[in-house]
Amino acid sequence: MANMRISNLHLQFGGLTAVNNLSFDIPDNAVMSVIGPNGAGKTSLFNMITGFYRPTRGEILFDGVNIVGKKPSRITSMGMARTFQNLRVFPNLTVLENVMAGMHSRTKQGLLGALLRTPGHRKEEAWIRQVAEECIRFIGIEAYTDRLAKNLPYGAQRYLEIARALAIQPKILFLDEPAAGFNFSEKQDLIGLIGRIRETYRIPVVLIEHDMGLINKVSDHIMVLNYGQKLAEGKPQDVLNDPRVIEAYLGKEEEDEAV
Ligand SMILES: Nc1ncnc2c1ncn2[C@@H]1O[C@H](COP(=O)(O)OP(=O)(O)OP(=O)(O)O)[C@@H](O)[C@H]1O
Repeated sequence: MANMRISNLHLQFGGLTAVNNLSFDIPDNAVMSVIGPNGAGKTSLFNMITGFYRPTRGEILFDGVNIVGKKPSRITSMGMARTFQNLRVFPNLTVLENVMAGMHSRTKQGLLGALLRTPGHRKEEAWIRQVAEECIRFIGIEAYTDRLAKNLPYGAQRYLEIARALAIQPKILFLDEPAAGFNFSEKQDLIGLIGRIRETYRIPVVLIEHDMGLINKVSDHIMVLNYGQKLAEGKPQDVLNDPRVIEAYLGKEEEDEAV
Protein backbone atom coordinates (compact mmCIF):
# COMPACT_ATOMS: atom_id res chain seq x y z
CA MET A 1 0.00 0.00 0.00
CA ALA A 2 1.27 3.44 -0.84
CA ASN A 3 0.68 6.72 0.76
CA MET A 4 0.78 9.58 -1.69
CA ARG A 5 0.25 13.27 -1.02
CA ILE A 6 0.68 16.04 -3.59
CA SER A 7 0.98 19.59 -2.22
CA ASN A 8 0.95 22.90 -4.09
CA LEU A 9 2.37 21.31 -7.22
CA HIS A 10 3.11 23.80 -9.95
CA LEU A 11 4.58 23.47 -13.42
CA GLN A 12 5.46 26.37 -15.65
CA PHE A 13 6.65 26.15 -19.25
CA GLY A 14 7.82 29.71 -19.94
CA GLY A 15 4.64 31.76 -19.89
CA LEU A 16 2.37 28.70 -19.85
CA THR A 17 1.09 27.29 -16.57
CA ALA A 18 0.55 23.57 -17.19
CA VAL A 19 -0.27 22.63 -13.58
CA ASN A 20 -1.38 25.33 -11.16
CA ASN A 21 -0.87 24.94 -7.43
CA LEU A 22 -2.46 21.50 -7.26
CA SER A 23 -2.95 19.57 -4.00
CA PHE A 24 -4.57 16.18 -3.50
CA ASP A 25 -4.13 12.77 -1.86
CA ILE A 26 -4.27 9.48 -3.73
CA PRO A 27 -6.65 7.22 -1.79
CA ASP A 28 -5.33 3.80 -0.70
CA ASN A 29 -6.31 0.75 -2.73
CA ALA A 30 -8.70 2.73 -4.93
CA VAL A 31 -9.05 3.37 -8.64
CA MET A 32 -8.68 7.10 -9.19
CA SER A 33 -9.30 8.72 -12.56
CA VAL A 34 -7.78 12.04 -13.57
CA ILE A 35 -9.93 13.62 -16.23
CA GLY A 36 -10.21 16.96 -18.01
CA PRO A 37 -10.15 18.54 -21.45
CA ASN A 38 -7.16 18.28 -23.76
CA GLY A 39 -4.25 20.31 -22.42
CA ALA A 40 -5.66 20.39 -18.87
CA GLY A 41 -2.35 19.17 -17.43
CA LYS A 42 -3.10 15.47 -16.83
CA THR A 43 -0.01 14.00 -18.48
CA SER A 44 2.17 16.79 -17.08
CA LEU A 45 0.95 15.77 -13.63
CA PHE A 46 1.87 12.10 -14.26
CA ASN A 47 5.23 13.22 -15.63
CA MET A 48 5.98 15.16 -12.47
CA ILE A 49 4.89 12.36 -10.15
CA THR A 50 7.01 9.80 -11.99
CA GLY A 51 10.06 12.07 -12.27
CA PHE A 52 9.97 12.87 -16.01
CA TYR A 53 9.24 16.57 -15.40
CA ARG A 54 10.60 18.56 -12.50
CA PRO A 55 7.89 20.71 -10.90
CA THR A 56 8.54 24.44 -10.72
CA ARG A 57 7.51 24.15 -7.09
CA GLY A 58 5.53 21.94 -4.74
CA GLU A 59 5.93 18.64 -2.98
CA ILE A 60 5.20 15.02 -3.88
CA LEU A 61 5.29 12.81 -0.80
CA PHE A 62 5.50 9.09 -1.51
CA ASP A 63 5.39 7.04 1.68
CA GLY A 64 6.46 10.18 3.50
CA VAL A 65 9.49 10.92 1.26
CA ASN A 66 9.55 14.00 -0.96
CA ILE A 67 10.43 12.56 -4.37
CA VAL A 68 10.74 15.88 -6.23
CA GLY A 69 14.10 15.94 -8.03
CA LYS A 70 14.56 12.17 -8.02
CA LYS A 71 15.20 10.43 -11.33
CA PRO A 72 12.46 8.29 -12.93
CA SER A 73 14.55 5.12 -12.40
CA ARG A 74 14.91 5.90 -8.69
CA ILE A 75 11.18 6.56 -8.39
CA THR A 76 10.43 3.28 -10.18
CA SER A 77 12.71 1.44 -7.80
CA MET A 78 10.78 2.96 -4.89
CA GLY A 79 7.68 1.17 -6.18
CA MET A 80 5.96 3.48 -8.62
CA ALA A 81 5.06 2.08 -12.05
CA ARG A 82 3.48 3.74 -15.05
CA THR A 83 2.43 3.19 -18.63
CA PHE A 84 2.56 5.82 -21.36
CA GLN A 85 -0.01 7.36 -23.68
CA ASN A 86 2.17 6.31 -26.62
CA LEU A 87 3.35 2.73 -26.41
CA ARG A 88 6.92 2.24 -25.22
CA VAL A 89 7.44 -1.50 -25.63
CA PHE A 90 10.71 -2.76 -27.10
CA PRO A 91 9.54 -3.92 -30.55
CA ASN A 92 12.36 -6.39 -31.17
CA LEU A 93 12.19 -8.13 -27.80
CA THR A 94 9.73 -10.89 -26.99
CA VAL A 95 6.89 -10.33 -24.57
CA LEU A 96 8.79 -12.20 -21.85
CA GLU A 97 11.99 -10.22 -22.51
CA ASN A 98 10.06 -6.94 -22.41
CA VAL A 99 8.60 -7.76 -19.02
CA MET A 100 11.90 -9.06 -17.65
CA ALA A 101 13.72 -5.94 -18.90
CA GLY A 102 11.33 -3.74 -16.96
CA MET A 103 12.11 -5.62 -13.76
CA HIS A 104 15.83 -4.98 -13.68
CA SER A 105 15.22 -1.62 -12.02
CA ARG A 106 14.23 -3.48 -8.87
CA THR A 107 16.93 -6.17 -8.79
CA LYS A 108 19.82 -6.30 -6.34
CA GLN A 109 22.53 -7.96 -8.42
CA GLY A 110 24.42 -5.36 -10.43
CA LEU A 111 26.08 -5.42 -13.82
CA LEU A 112 29.12 -7.22 -12.39
CA GLY A 113 26.94 -10.08 -11.15
CA ALA A 114 25.37 -10.34 -14.60
CA LEU A 115 28.76 -10.37 -16.36
CA LEU A 116 30.26 -12.95 -14.01
CA ARG A 117 27.05 -15.01 -13.98
CA THR A 118 27.38 -15.38 -10.21
CA PRO A 119 25.05 -17.84 -8.38
CA GLY A 120 23.27 -14.81 -6.89
CA HIS A 121 22.67 -13.45 -10.37
CA ARG A 122 21.40 -16.79 -11.72
CA LYS A 123 19.00 -17.15 -8.81
CA GLU A 124 17.74 -13.63 -9.36
CA GLU A 125 17.26 -14.21 -13.11
CA ALA A 126 15.18 -17.32 -12.35
CA TRP A 127 13.06 -15.30 -9.93
CA ILE A 128 12.64 -12.47 -12.47
CA ARG A 129 11.52 -14.95 -15.12
CA GLN A 130 9.00 -16.53 -12.75
CA VAL A 131 7.47 -13.19 -11.73
CA ALA A 132 7.40 -12.03 -15.36
CA GLU A 133 5.59 -15.18 -16.46
CA GLU A 134 3.08 -14.82 -13.64
CA CYS A 135 2.35 -11.21 -14.68
CA ILE A 136 1.96 -12.20 -18.33
CA ARG A 137 -0.55 -14.90 -17.30
CA PHE A 138 -2.37 -12.52 -14.97
CA ILE A 139 -2.78 -9.98 -17.76
CA GLY A 140 -3.93 -12.76 -20.10
CA ILE A 141 -1.35 -12.44 -22.89
CA GLU A 142 0.45 -15.73 -22.21
CA ALA A 143 -0.31 -16.95 -25.75
CA TYR A 144 2.18 -14.31 -26.93
CA THR A 145 4.97 -14.94 -24.38
CA ASP A 146 7.65 -15.78 -26.95
CA ARG A 147 6.46 -13.47 -29.75
CA LEU A 148 8.27 -10.28 -30.63
CA ALA A 149 6.36 -7.31 -29.28
CA LYS A 150 6.15 -5.71 -32.72
CA ASN A 151 4.17 -8.71 -34.01
CA LEU A 152 1.46 -8.46 -31.36
CA PRO A 153 -2.02 -7.09 -32.04
CA TYR A 154 -2.35 -3.50 -30.81
CA GLY A 155 -4.46 -4.38 -27.75
CA ALA A 156 -1.96 -7.02 -26.63
CA GLN A 157 0.85 -4.44 -26.93
CA ARG A 158 -1.04 -2.14 -24.60
CA TYR A 159 -1.54 -5.04 -22.18
CA LEU A 160 2.16 -5.84 -22.40
CA GLU A 161 2.90 -2.36 -21.08
CA ILE A 162 0.63 -3.02 -18.11
CA ALA A 163 2.28 -6.42 -17.51
CA ARG A 164 5.68 -4.75 -17.56
CA ALA A 165 4.53 -2.13 -15.06
CA LEU A 166 3.02 -4.75 -12.73
CA ALA A 167 6.09 -6.94 -12.85
CA ILE A 168 8.06 -4.45 -10.79
CA GLN A 169 5.54 -5.26 -8.04
CA PRO A 170 4.66 -1.62 -7.60
CA LYS A 171 3.08 0.03 -4.60
CA ILE A 172 1.13 2.27 -6.96
CA LEU A 173 0.31 2.10 -10.67
CA PHE A 174 -0.27 4.98 -13.11
CA LEU A 175 -1.95 4.29 -16.46
CA ASP A 176 -1.91 7.06 -19.07
CA GLU A 177 -4.91 6.57 -21.37
CA PRO A 178 -4.86 2.76 -21.19
CA ALA A 179 -7.98 2.50 -23.40
CA ALA A 180 -6.65 4.69 -26.23
CA GLY A 181 -7.57 3.07 -29.54
CA PHE A 182 -9.72 0.37 -27.90
CA ASN A 183 -13.14 -0.65 -29.19
CA PHE A 184 -16.15 -1.20 -26.91
CA SER A 185 -15.45 -4.83 -26.06
CA GLU A 186 -11.73 -4.14 -25.45
CA LYS A 187 -12.76 -1.38 -23.06
CA GLN A 188 -15.04 -3.78 -21.14
CA ASP A 189 -12.13 -6.18 -20.88
CA LEU A 190 -9.89 -3.40 -19.57
CA ILE A 191 -12.46 -2.44 -16.93
CA GLY A 192 -12.36 -6.06 -15.71
CA LEU A 193 -8.56 -6.08 -15.72
CA ILE A 194 -8.26 -2.86 -13.71
CA GLY A 195 -10.69 -4.29 -11.13
CA ARG A 196 -8.62 -7.49 -10.92
CA ILE A 197 -5.41 -5.50 -10.46
CA ARG A 198 -6.91 -3.61 -7.56
CA GLU A 199 -8.27 -6.78 -5.92
CA THR A 200 -5.19 -8.92 -6.47
CA TYR A 201 -2.38 -6.43 -5.95
CA ARG A 202 -4.25 -4.22 -3.48
CA ILE A 203 -2.59 -1.07 -4.78
CA PRO A 204 -4.00 2.27 -5.91
CA VAL A 205 -4.45 2.53 -9.67
CA VAL A 206 -4.47 6.07 -11.05
CA LEU A 207 -5.54 6.54 -14.64
CA ILE A 208 -5.94 9.28 -17.18
CA GLU A 209 -8.93 8.56 -19.40
CA HIS A 210 -11.30 10.31 -21.76
CA ASP A 211 -14.04 7.67 -22.08
CA MET A 212 -16.78 8.70 -19.64
CA GLY A 213 -18.47 5.27 -19.64
CA LEU A 214 -15.22 3.57 -18.69
CA ILE A 215 -14.40 6.21 -16.07
CA ASN A 216 -17.83 5.86 -14.50
CA LYS A 217 -17.57 2.07 -14.28
CA VAL A 218 -13.99 1.75 -13.12
CA SER A 219 -13.41 4.67 -10.73
CA ASP A 220 -13.85 4.93 -6.98
CA HIS A 221 -12.62 8.49 -7.07
CA ILE A 222 -12.34 11.15 -9.78
CA MET A 223 -10.35 14.36 -10.00
CA VAL A 224 -11.09 16.84 -12.76
CA LEU A 225 -8.41 19.19 -14.02
CA ASN A 226 -9.07 22.29 -16.08
CA TYR A 227 -6.34 24.70 -17.12
CA GLY A 228 -3.98 22.96 -14.70
CA GLN A 229 -6.25 23.49 -11.71
CA LYS A 230 -8.49 21.15 -9.77
CA LEU A 231 -12.06 21.79 -10.86
CA ALA A 232 -13.75 19.02 -8.85
CA GLU A 233 -12.92 15.88 -6.91
CA GLY A 234 -14.97 13.10 -5.36
CA LYS A 235 -17.19 10.10 -6.09
CA PRO A 236 -18.04 9.44 -9.76
CA GLN A 237 -21.77 10.18 -9.47
CA ASP A 238 -21.10 13.53 -7.77
CA VAL A 239 -18.26 14.64 -10.03
CA LEU A 240 -19.81 13.56 -13.32
CA ASN A 241 -23.04 15.37 -12.46
CA ASP A 242 -21.31 18.56 -11.32
CA PRO A 243 -22.48 21.35 -13.69
CA ARG A 244 -18.97 22.89 -13.75
CA VAL A 245 -17.55 19.59 -14.94
CA ILE A 246 -20.26 19.14 -17.54
CA GLU A 247 -19.54 22.61 -18.87
CA ALA A 248 -15.74 22.27 -18.88
CA TYR A 249 -15.43 18.71 -20.03
CA LEU A 250 -18.57 17.08 -21.33
CA GLY A 251 -19.71 20.30 -22.97
CA LYS A 252 -16.42 20.50 -24.79
CA GLU A 253 -16.71 16.88 -25.86
CA GLU A 254 -20.16 17.53 -27.33
CA GLU A 255 -18.75 20.51 -29.22
CA ASP A 256 -15.91 18.32 -30.50
CA GLU A 257 -18.35 15.66 -31.66
CA ALA A 258 -20.50 18.23 -33.41
CA VAL A 259 -17.54 19.40 -35.51
N1 LIG B 1 7.35 19.63 -22.61
C1 LIG B 1 6.48 20.64 -22.74
N2 LIG B 1 6.87 21.85 -23.17
C2 LIG B 1 6.00 22.88 -23.29
N3 LIG B 1 4.68 22.78 -23.03
C3 LIG B 1 4.23 21.58 -22.61
C4 LIG B 1 5.08 20.45 -22.45
N4 LIG B 1 4.34 19.40 -22.01
C5 LIG B 1 3.07 19.86 -21.92
N5 LIG B 1 3.01 21.16 -22.28
C6 LIG B 1 1.81 22.01 -22.29
O1 LIG B 1 1.23 21.93 -20.99
C7 LIG B 1 -0.20 21.92 -21.10
C8 LIG B 1 -0.72 20.68 -20.44
O2 LIG B 1 -0.40 19.56 -21.29
P1 LIG B 1 -0.70 18.06 -20.88
O3 LIG B 1 -0.15 17.19 -21.97
O4 LIG B 1 -0.25 17.81 -19.50
O5 LIG B 1 -2.29 18.03 -20.93
P2 LIG B 1 -3.28 16.78 -20.92
O6 LIG B 1 -4.38 17.14 -19.99
O7 LIG B 1 -2.51 15.54 -20.63
O8 LIG B 1 -3.81 16.77 -22.41
P3 LIG B 1 -4.30 15.53 -23.36
O9 LIG B 1 -5.61 15.10 -22.83
O10 LIG B 1 -4.42 16.19 -24.70
O11 LIG B 1 -3.23 14.49 -23.30
C9 LIG B 1 -0.54 22.02 -22.58
O12 LIG B 1 -0.80 23.36 -22.89
C10 LIG B 1 0.73 21.52 -23.25
O13 LIG B 1 0.88 22.09 -24.53
